[in-house]
Parts: sequence; C-alpha cells; structure tokens
Amino acid sequence: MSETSSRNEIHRFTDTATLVRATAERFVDAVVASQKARGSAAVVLTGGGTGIALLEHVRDNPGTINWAALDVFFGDERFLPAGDPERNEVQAHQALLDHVPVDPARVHVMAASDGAYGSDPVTAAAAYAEVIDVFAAERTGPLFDVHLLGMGGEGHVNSLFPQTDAVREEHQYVVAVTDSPKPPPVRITLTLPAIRSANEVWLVVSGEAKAEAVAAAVGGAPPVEIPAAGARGHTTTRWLLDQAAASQLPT
Ligand SMILES: O=C(O)[C@H](O)[C@@H](O)[C@H](O)[C@H](O)COP(=O)(O)O
Repeated sequence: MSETSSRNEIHRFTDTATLVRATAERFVDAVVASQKARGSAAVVLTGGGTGIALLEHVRDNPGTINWAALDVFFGDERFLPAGDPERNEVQAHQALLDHVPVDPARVHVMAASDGAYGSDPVTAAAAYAEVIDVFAAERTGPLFDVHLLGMGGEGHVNSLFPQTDAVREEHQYVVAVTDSPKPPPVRITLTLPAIRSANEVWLVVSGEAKAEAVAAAVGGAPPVEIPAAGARGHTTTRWLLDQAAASQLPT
C-alpha cells in the first residue's frame, strides 16, 4: 500500500474532556455521513483511555447512527482469554457496543487466546486478515471510513511499537506481536498498510507525556521511530489533541 498524500489536520481542544466530547460528536457525524452516502459505515476502534472514553460519550449521544448498518473493526487486541477486562473489545463492549443495537455479525472481534484458533497469535492474526479480505471483497472505495487511533508516549499506534517488525510491515494488514514492550507482550494488530486503507485516520491524543511524540509525528519523523508518523488516511489525517498534547507543536 503506497503512502497517501493526505495532509495533517490539527484540531486543538482546551482539555481532555472537551477533546473527548468534540471527537465523539465528530465521530457520530462521520458515521451518519458515510451511512447516508453509501448505505453503511465501517469504523476501526482503538483501546486506551481516550478511545474508550469517547465510546462512552457516543453511547450517551448517538445522534442518528443506524447501528444495524455499521461494521466495527479493532485496530489491535491484547491476545488474552475471552472476557479478560484488558481486552480492547471487552472494554469497547462495556463502553458502547453492549448498549446499542449493533448487528453482532458486523462486530469483527480479533480472536482471544483461548478461542477458535488456539493460543497461536500468528494463526489468529491470519484469521483476522481473512475477515478483512472477505469484507474488502464486498466494499468499494477505501476499506474503512474512519480509523480511530490513540497514541502512546513513544509514538506507538495500535500495537505498532518503534523499531519492531510490526511497524516495518509493508504488505500484510494484520500481524501478530509477541514481544510488545508494553504488557501484555502478545498482541494482534492492524499494520500501517491497513491503517492507510482508511479514508480518514483520526489520532486522538491527550496529555503532556505525548507532546514530544505528537510534534515528531506531525513533523514527519520516520514511522519506524515514531509509528504514528506513518498513520495516514486516504483523504484525511486528523490529529485531535488537547492543549497539553499539542504543547510542542509550532503555533
Ligand atoms: O494496547 C494498549 O496497550 C493501549 O490500548 C495503548 O495502545 C493505548 O491505546 C495508547 O497507549 C493510548 O492510550 P491512552 O489513550 O490511554 O493514552
């Protein structure tokens, strides 16, 4: 998948609560607009405090989303047993998906470590790639409408950490990670080529601890050093930041 040429859009909000509220409202609008334009929408959710808080806000303020016409994917998953509270999909279900009439067949969860593919994350990653392939065959245009991303202080997005094989992956859309520097070590993740197959990529980031990596990513750092720098949408790459996270950007 080639690099896209979409430009960075920067949006700054006074504090984390305002960032979460504004992002949730934009997310609802984006889903509704995609459903209006093509009949359904496809989104990729992210874990992390900001990503889950925004889902809670969407739960309480869902606008006119047609839940039956929504495909939900996950950007990464901690490869843990089903139901483990550390799993991103468990948190997303608790925050939003258990409370709205989504079609369970359209919520595309990555396998658990005690699931259908056993404890081998490589097989589980290949199974998720197959799920994406089946979906892609039915879809025209960019694979996902919006890919939400949080970012770690060293610039990781999904489970793509600096200087790893996963962040260097140029072809496969889904890979296993077995040595994540952030626990748990075993994960499944969408890669940069998968992220770049989204029409819009939204990086939702809060806090001073992220400011240096935000500035490096927006400034065009090599993705192998700052993975977020390689997260680009087809048409839009949108940084949604609180003031603290934006504090090292040029004004
Ligand atoms: O899988 C993980 O370990 C986390 O989910 C992680 O990738 C998180 O998304 C980012 O670190 C941003 O997290 P915050 O939004 O909490 O800062």
